Amino acid sequence: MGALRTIGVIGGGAWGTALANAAAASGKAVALWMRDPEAAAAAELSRTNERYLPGVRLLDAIGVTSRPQTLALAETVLLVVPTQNIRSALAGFAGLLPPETPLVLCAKGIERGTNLFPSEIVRELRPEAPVAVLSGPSFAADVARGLPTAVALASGDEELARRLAADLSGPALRVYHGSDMRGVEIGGAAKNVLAIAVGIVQGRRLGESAKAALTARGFAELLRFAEAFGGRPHTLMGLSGLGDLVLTCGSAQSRNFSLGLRIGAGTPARDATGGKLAEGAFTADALVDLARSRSVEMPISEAVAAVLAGTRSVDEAVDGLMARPLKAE
Ligand SMILES: NC(=O)c1ccc[n+]([C@@H]2O[C@H](COP(=O)([O-])OP(=O)(O)OC[C@H]3O[C@@H](n4cnc5c(N)ncnc54)[C@H](O)[C@@H]3O)[C@@H](O)[C@H]2O)c1
Ligand SMILES: O=P(O)(O)OC[C@H](O)CO
Repeated sequence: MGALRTIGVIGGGAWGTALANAAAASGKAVALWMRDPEAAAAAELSRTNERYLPGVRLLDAIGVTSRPQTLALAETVLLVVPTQNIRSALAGFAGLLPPETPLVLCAKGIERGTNLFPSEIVRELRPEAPVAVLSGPSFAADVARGLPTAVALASGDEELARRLAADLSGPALRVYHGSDMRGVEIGGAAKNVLAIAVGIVQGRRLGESAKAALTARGFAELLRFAEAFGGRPHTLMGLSGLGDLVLTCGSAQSRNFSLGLRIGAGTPARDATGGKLAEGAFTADALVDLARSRSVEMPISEAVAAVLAGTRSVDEAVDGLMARPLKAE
């Protein structure tokens, strides 16, 4: 197969819109699908997505649509809806996407109830589709504006990963390829939970030293989890693991970190999202559940899950972490 001609994007939120702009900047024709016909028509006309990505102009090569059929001819489809909505979003495309169309999964999370990663959900729904995952340190607003960014793309089919990475790379987006899909998915899902923890520490004004300690110990639990669930340490040291952890734990631009900030400052967890998606809040329970199932110690993620559920106060969570037995590093 030669260079890609058309990219389809399922999901017109912040990340879908940003990736549509990045693909257009790399010379592709892009069909950006939004489920809401009015929002799609407004975006097509105004060339903006004011609700999810205000102030960013959609590049000319993007056509915005609410007709799923428009994506039937796309050579590659990026799936860019939150993890909890992957099933319902794909249901709208049943029978429309050819079985051989590669799907690039761009969500970072674990499905509640099933404890499945995005690639496992999609395997259930479209077992025949070639699948890759894309993740790494990348704020939608940065990517949409063409600021320099690097991400990882992995597929069990390494040749497919290599081709998609080349096709999706552009003037400001470098896409590194690999074959460790599970490692990339683990990094993206876990860093959101850990960023909530670091946000809480900042919101509680516990100091910069505590933030660094929590980020580093969070990375240690991420590595333990990856080892138990088939992710390669090398992957977790890269963009989709350490890279994204550092970005998300260090910036109020992150919705997960900001959720933690508000909780740390005293807002009850249920009121603290600010109306924005924070994938870590949905993933925390599933991550902890999976970790327990293989006896992986994840005290920071456990603490986040308990604070979100309201079963532990922030102070109890901090005290609990500080009182853990001392051990070798
Ligand atoms: N925003 C970022 O900077 C960023 C960067 C990298 C990865 N991500 C990941 O991308 C995923 C999506 O995040 P986002 O920032 O675009 O979220 P968002 O809240 O900005 O947008 C979510 C979009 O998904 C759509 N959607 C929800 N349920 C749907 C359904 N059932 N069918 C069709 N569409 C549906 C919504 O209408 C909305 O357009 C998340 O997993 C997030 O972690 C986001
Ligand atoms: O705003 P967040 O916390 O969802 O983070 C966005 C991206 O995942 C950062 O890489």
